[in-house]
Amino acid sequence: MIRFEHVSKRYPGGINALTDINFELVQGEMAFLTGHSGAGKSTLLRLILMLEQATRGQVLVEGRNLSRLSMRTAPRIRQRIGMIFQDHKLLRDKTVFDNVALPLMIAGLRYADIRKRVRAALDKVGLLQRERAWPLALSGGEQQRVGIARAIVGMPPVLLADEPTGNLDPELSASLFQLFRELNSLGVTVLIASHDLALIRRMGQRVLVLSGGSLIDDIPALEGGGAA
Ligand SMILES: Nc1ncnc2c1ncn2[C@@H]1O[C@H](COP(=O)(O)OP(=O)(O)OP(=O)(O)O)[C@@H](O)[C@H]1O
Repeated sequence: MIRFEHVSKRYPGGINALTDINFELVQGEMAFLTGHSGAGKSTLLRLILMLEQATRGQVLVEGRNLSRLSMRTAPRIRQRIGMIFQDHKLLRDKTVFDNVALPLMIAGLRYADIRKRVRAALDKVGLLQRERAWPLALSGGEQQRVGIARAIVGMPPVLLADEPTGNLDPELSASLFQLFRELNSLGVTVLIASHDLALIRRMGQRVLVLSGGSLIDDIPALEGGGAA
């Protein structure tokens, strides 16, 4: 589903953000990506989204070799990937419903379909009652869940998250991770960058560990999953 083969990324200016990364995430797998600040987590996710291109090696998503695709193909690749950011990037002048509906509106779906899908996504994150609310009227955890609803509304087979629990308290973080696990159990391939080591350990999932741009460990999931 996602495969890195000898991938290196050097930014202009000479910074080697990633060096010879190799791993594969099969369809329906869930994993965490961890490492200290600057280890290369965001860069790795950005390569999958075609927001950056590998300097060396190959990134494959659903069997497609991204280095062989032109950047014009990027929007089509991104339609297959839900992305959750730490700061959730909600539009303040749009309601919760409209924020979640945005990717479907861009994709040109009919309003009746949009309505059905947006309500299903909001239901999944427990926010159906808040569809008419404005983002600023929501708590940080609720805003983050709106961001997740927006990422899953197009039913992408892959979900990526970059420090999704950055500003949340431990309880909310745990419930968010639980939600990722639920989505994963529905068949979605999930990769979450996080440095919340305590929580990651409790989840009992596979953990990829980056240090200074190298993949220094690949810890397999515990049998039967963790507690969380
Ligand atoms: N656009 C860029 N141009 C130049 N260097 C960059 C760029 N983006 C990231 N870097 C550098 O690449 C390295 C890896 O950064 P990256 O953001 O991928 O790490 P990270 O593990 O996500 O860090 P954090 O946890 O702080 O977000 C760092 O040294 C960073 O300064």
